[in-house]
Amino acid sequence: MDKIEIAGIVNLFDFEKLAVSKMTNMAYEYVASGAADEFTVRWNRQALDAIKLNPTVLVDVSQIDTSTSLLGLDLPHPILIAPTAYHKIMHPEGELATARGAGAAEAVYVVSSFTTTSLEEIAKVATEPLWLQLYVRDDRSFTKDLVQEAEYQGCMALCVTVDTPVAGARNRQQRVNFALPNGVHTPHMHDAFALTKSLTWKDIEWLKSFAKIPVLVKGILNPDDAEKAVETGVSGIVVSNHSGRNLDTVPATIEALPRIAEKVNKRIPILMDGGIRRGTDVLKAIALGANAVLVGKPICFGLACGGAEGVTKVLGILRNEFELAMALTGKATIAEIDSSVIWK
Ligand SMILES: Cc1cc2nc3c(=O)[nH]c(=O)nc-3n(C[C@H](O)[C@H](O)[C@H](O)COP(=O)(O)O)c2cc1C
Ligand SMILES: O=C(O)C(=O)c1ccccc1
Repeated sequence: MDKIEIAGIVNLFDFEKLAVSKMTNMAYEYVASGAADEFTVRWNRQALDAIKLNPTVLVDVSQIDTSTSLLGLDLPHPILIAPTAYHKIMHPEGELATARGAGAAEAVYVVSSFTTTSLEEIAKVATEPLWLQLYVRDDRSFTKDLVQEAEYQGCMALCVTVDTPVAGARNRQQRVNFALPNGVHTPHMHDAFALTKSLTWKDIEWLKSFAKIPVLVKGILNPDDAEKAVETGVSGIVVSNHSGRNLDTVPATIEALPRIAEKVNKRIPILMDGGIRRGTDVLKAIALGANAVLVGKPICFGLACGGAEGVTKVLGILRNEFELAMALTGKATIAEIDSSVIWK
């Protein structure tokens, strides 16, 4: 039954439609919802849709090359799996299925601190690089231990999430009384409410002082913060509004991206997430200054619809659409994608 339904899926939006019937209402509401009135959730998509493309014709696109390098990694394509919590509420195989799906799709998987499977188990099945998304806790020694465990398990980078000193006003989660079902645990976090509210740039320096792997900060929207990130010596930033789950009415990430890219001026890599659903969205993000993008919700829905196979299919469709978008705009390599591809 699953297989037949998955086979009928042709784009990332289809996954959400199918996932509604596959997930518990509580899990669906957790994944699909944003904060407050969900303006930012909608703006992420609307802003991408509103950007028009400016194709160049009569370019040899017989060889499309989506490969890129990022923080010392050679990636066959610039699409990463964004960190999302609690995969066992979406599919019984949880993060193991996500890691297997990422492996088959040749994608970096950024594991959430709120993984419901241990890093050790995930690392055993992963065949592509894992990064760890880090939520810093009040207990800094707990955080240090987690970083060292991530390094021990072979994680290749840390994404420190900096846009969540508190979670947003998540009304839809409140309405369903969101809670983890019995038997689902977060082995590296224990308590969702022990996140620290006192995180500052000093803590980023502290993390950098002992981390043996690159440290990125995730959740930058303000160009001045991007400048501070560069000054602090982080290895990269993730332009993100947490998919509109924290502060509602912040701008779409694709709107914030060009100013941040201008400020950063290629000194460090820029990743971006928020509403990436089409190959043309990947192209637009790269054209406006991103080195790579991440996808969050579609991975959750793919996981819910078809486990590892669903995750692979989400990434495969997006990668294929990106190749089509490159060919149809006359860009054969990532390096050629610049703002000339945007209709002004
Ligand atoms: C269900 C869900 C759980 C998430 N959990 C985390 C998390 O644990 N840590 C984190 O840094 N970001 C988390 N995020 C944010 C994502 O990493 C990412 O920024 C966002 O989902 C990307 O936008 P998209 O879902 O529109 O692709 C979560 C997002 C969703 C949808
Ligand atoms: O749901 C989220 O977006 C998220 O980042 C989070 C925050 C606290 C606990 C688990 C996930």
